[in-house]
Amino acid sequence: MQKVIIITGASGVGKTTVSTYLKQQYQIPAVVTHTTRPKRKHEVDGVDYYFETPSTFRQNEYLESVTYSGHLYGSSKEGLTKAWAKSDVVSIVLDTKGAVSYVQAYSQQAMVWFLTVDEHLLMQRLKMRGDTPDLLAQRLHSKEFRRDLLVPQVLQTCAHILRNDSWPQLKTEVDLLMKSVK
Ligand SMILES: Nc1nc2c(ncn2[C@@H]2O[C@H](COP(=O)(O)OP(=O)(O)O)[C@@H](O)[C@H]2O)c(=O)[nH]1
Ligand SMILES: Nc1ncnc2c1ncn2[C@@H]1O[C@H](COP(=O)(O)OP(=O)(O)O)[C@@H](O)[C@H]1O
Repeated sequence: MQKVIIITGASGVGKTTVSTYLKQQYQIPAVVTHTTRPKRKHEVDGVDYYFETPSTFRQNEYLESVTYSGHLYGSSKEGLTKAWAKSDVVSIVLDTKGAVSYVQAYSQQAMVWFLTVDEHLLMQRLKMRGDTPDLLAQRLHSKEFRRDLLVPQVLQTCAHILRNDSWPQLKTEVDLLMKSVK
């Protein structure tokens, strides 16, 4: 059966790190989603995201889309189909609102991994990642960031909670979960 691992949680908890690890270690492709937020230095259009303007963003059809910290994000059915064409197991990185929509749409095929990290470490990592101070402040003050620090009620029974206080700890948990996936 085709499956999708939904990686969710607040900004900076390590969602992209896990998605990259799944690709490198388990050949699990990530669904590429769309956003209007500015590209970070190391990011590549079409790989990390499809970077859009507000007007090009509106031209696509989305399974679900959200506003997060003032920018638009959306995942298309086409993106998921493209990833499933490469592998029966794929991953997608979503905010918790998108994770809820995805679970509702793909209940039998979806697995939810909710990442969490000590808040002090989280602040350090966000500062180190190199977002501009303005962008970082906007992110930290957004209601979406605060919301995504906690597992949404409807995901509490199905989400696997993964702590990312250290990489060895998280890697162990991911490797264990992968035994039940493949
Ligand atoms: N619902 C939804 N959330 C998305 C989508 N693409 C990315 N996100 C989420 O949007 C939030 C902001 O992403 P980003 O700007 O890359 O910041 P980061 O989480 O700090 O790396 C994160 O929670 C992402 O998981 C999408 O297509 N739909
Ligand atoms: N276990 C860890 N130890 C140290 N740094 C980490 C760890 N996990 C992630 N990071 C770093 O923290 C930052 C945020 O991680 P990232 O995967 O981009 O989070 P997200 O995608 O959830 O916003 C990145 O610079 C990443 O390299």
